[in-house]
Amino acid sequence: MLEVVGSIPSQVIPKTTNSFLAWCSALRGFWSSITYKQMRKIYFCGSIRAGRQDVELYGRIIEQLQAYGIVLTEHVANKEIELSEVNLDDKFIHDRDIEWLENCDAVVAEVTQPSLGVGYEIGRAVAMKKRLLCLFRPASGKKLSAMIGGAYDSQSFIVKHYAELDVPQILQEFFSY
Ligand SMILES: O=c1[nH]c(=O)n([C@H]2C[C@H](O)[C@@H](COP(=O)(O)O)O2)cc1CO
Repeated sequence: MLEVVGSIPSQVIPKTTNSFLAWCSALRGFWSSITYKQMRKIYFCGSIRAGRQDVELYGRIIEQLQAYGIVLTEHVANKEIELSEVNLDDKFIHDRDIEWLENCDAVVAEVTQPSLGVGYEIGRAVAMKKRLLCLFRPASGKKLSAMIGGAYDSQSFIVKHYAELDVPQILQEFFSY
């Protein structure tokens, strides 16, 4: 038989309930931020057939991007890409990449080494109304195409002239939406 010993002080119930609810809500917020981060799909673009001199840099950028979501195009940083994509025909590569592009939440392109494929991906991404970040290193001595530099709109098409040290800050700003 249960015996009620005294009554629970009234101020304890709401306080405990409130802190429990606050805790639940914080947990829900934390969980949704984690699941959103895990679910965010990022399409990274970098030169392949147009020249692989920046492949190690692509790898370091992709590593940082993985803190913000799933990178669909990790293979762009694969130094053995010729081996991994060699059995795929161009039609397969094109259709697979366009499908990834359609499904992604954001596009990050390293545009220092000019590449037809990267330019094409950027154009398609704009038509799909994707958020884009284009990264260009002026220290390369190259000149960025006006079709990329001139597409900057401060909202969905961001162009950053950067040095590698700036990447963490640039990514943090780009993904803080
Ligand atoms: O084998 C490939 N796999 C592949 O995913 N791509 C895509 C991803 C890159 O961001 C972009 C590189 O284009 P390009 O090869 O023209 O430099 O095209 C391009 C190629 C080869 O053109």
